[in-house]
Amino acid sequence: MPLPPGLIVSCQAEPGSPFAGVAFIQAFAQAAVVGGAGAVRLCGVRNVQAVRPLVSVPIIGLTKHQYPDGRVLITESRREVVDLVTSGADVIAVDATTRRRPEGITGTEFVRQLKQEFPDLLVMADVDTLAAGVKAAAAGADYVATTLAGYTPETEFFGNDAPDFDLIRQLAQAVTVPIIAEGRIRTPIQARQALEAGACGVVVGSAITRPVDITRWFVQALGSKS
Ligand SMILES: CC(=O)N[C@H](C=O)[C@@H](O)[C@H](O)[C@H](O)COP(=O)(O)O
Repeated sequence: MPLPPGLIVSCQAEPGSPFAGVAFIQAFAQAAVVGGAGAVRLCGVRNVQAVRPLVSVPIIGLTKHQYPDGRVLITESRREVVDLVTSGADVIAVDATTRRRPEGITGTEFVRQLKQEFPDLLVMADVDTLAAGVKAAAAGADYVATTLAGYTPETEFFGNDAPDFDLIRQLAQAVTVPIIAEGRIRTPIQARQALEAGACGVVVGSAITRPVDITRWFVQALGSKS
């Protein structure tokens, strides 16, 4: 099931969050659909399995691990891809940066291998830079998402809380596959601006499904200590 244009809600909870439980992820996903989201993005096989019977919209599935430097690695292995698909994910999100994964290949190469082995699999390439996005599209990615802009050694910026509109714009001009804007989109106006910059879909996560983060934003804005 391909992704429709428009809003995609990422329903994820970090370990230790009061919302880190399958029942909460199910509720967030159902709420997203009731609210009109066209797809949901879920982390972990258990969550995909639990949400699949409850929603008819496409599910983007992923897993999360850490690189040795502590940064996030989205969907590490072929085995995980197969498990996510078997659990009911329609699209698989993978780290498609040019970093070498623990097993030695780059994210670009991982995309290429997946598309060679599973030509019908819909792959969302989570990238950090224009170069990575162009390579991912050439490797066969079905969607290119700006998910990792700001979260890799090349792009890490401290204190910048804005979406990377420049990257959205550049990718939309450089590749023909749909661009998904993702990362730090906090308001409906920013979501609209992402579409105007050339995105076909917009993933919103924390602003909808991470109450702890949302609370912190308000606390910080008020100048109080959290
Ligand atoms: C960098 C990384 O690990 N991103 C993850 C990818 O699945 C999620 O933690 C984000 O919530 C998601 O990308 C949506 O972004 P935001 O929560 O900013 O709307």
